[in-house]
Formats: sequence, structure tokens, C-alpha cells
Amino acid sequence: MQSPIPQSAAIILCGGQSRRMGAEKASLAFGAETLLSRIARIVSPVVTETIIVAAPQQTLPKFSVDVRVVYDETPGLGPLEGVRCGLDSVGPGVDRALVCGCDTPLITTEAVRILFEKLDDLCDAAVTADIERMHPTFGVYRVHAAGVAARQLLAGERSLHGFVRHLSITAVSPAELGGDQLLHNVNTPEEYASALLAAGLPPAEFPPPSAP
Ligand SMILES: Nc1nc2c(ncn2[C@@H]2O[C@H](COP(=O)(O)OP(=O)(O)OP(=O)(O)O)[C@@H](O)[C@H]2O)c(=O)[nH]1
Repeated sequence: MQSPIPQSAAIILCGGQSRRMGAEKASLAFGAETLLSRIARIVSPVVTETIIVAAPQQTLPKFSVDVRVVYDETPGLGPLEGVRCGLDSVGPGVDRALVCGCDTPLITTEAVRILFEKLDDLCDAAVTADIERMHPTFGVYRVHAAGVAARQLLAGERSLHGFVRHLSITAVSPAELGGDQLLHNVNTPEEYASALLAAGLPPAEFPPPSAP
């Protein structure tokens, strides 16, 4: 097994409303895991610390790896506030961090490692981008981008796409990371079912029978 990249972190966003899903995405079963615990397990081997950024009072599932949980300082601002809080809370010496949603269960450890390798000295971030658009919730950011996020939030910006427009970016195609399926986003019950199928897992009960 390869060792973690020194002075690196992973920030997993798990707040939000899950409106399209109609049930909290982070705690949805995904095989023997939940969506959130699966992502933590996949990303943690690459980094020296894994940080979960949750909404205040959010109930979190159990984890199979070490994580640190922090909470949105100002709730209700959306994922950009989660990114800002995550980047602001990395440990001493950490200078770059993966930012990832809890709703992309088909990402791989290898893809995370490649994203870190793609971040060159001249750029603020290496972000996945397909022919249609950027995917800011699968990217590696320099920790100093927290300042840009803070300024954007103060200016009323809420969107991660608006945020990355203010950064110098290396765009990384899904093909370079292992294929389009990596970015499969689980936002709806149908996308949840198709992600389980793509991962070779049996269908899950939906709505979920009980909260964890
Ligand atoms: N910490 C934190 N994470 C968030 C917040 N909003 C969204 N996220 C996370 O960011 C990722 C992308 O979220 P979206 O799919 O855009 O929004 P969502 O609220 O989860 O879902 P919808 O209500 O259906 O739009 C997911 O992993 C969410 O858990 C937030 O306000 N704070």
C-alpha cells in the first residue's frame, strides 16, 4: 500500500439539504457502509488527515477510518462555506487538500492520488472537468484558497463554480482519473439505485428504513 502524501488533507462535505434525494444523503446505506463512510474510507489512505465538514447538529454515521469532524461556522450558506471551513481547519503544515462531496461513491483512491499529482506549483487547484463543466467537488485545492472563498462569501457568492472562476486551475479530465463513472453523482433516488448497480452492490431500501 502506498503511503499518504505528506502535509495533505481530505475535506468531505456532508451538509446541505438533500432536497432532490428526499433523505439525508450522507447516511444512505451503500453496501455495508454509508455513502459518507465509504468516501472517507476511499480518500483517507492518500492523506494525512480526513476532515468531515457537517451541518451543525447533523447526525453522522460510524466511520471505519480516523476522521475529524468540523461544522459549518455559518450554516445555510451552502457548500462554499463548507469548503472555507474545511480549508481553514486543516492541521499545521498542511498546504493542500482534496475537496470532495459525500455523494460521489464511485471515486477511487487512485483517482485521488492522481488529482494530488496534477496540482502544479503555479496553480491554486487541480479540479476535475469534463467537456461540459468543472466539478469543484472533486478537486485538490491549496489551503490559501480559503481566503478566496471567504472573500467570495462576503461578496454574496454561493456557488462553487463562481469560486473556482477566481482561482488558477489545472483542469483534469475524468479519463485521466480512470473514467466518467467516477463523477456519478447521487442526488436522486434513481441515481442512488444506479450507483449501487454500478458498484456491484444489491439494491437498497428507499426511503431508508431508519436513521443510523
Ligand atoms: N458542509 C456543508 N456541505 C454541504 C452544504 N451544502 C451541500 N453540501 C455538500 O456538498 C455536496 C454537494 O451538495 P449538493 O448536491 O449541491 O446539495 P445538497 O444540499 O446535498 O442537495 P440538494 O438539496 O438536492 O441540492 C454534498 O456532498 C453535500 O453534502 C453545506 O451547506 N455545508
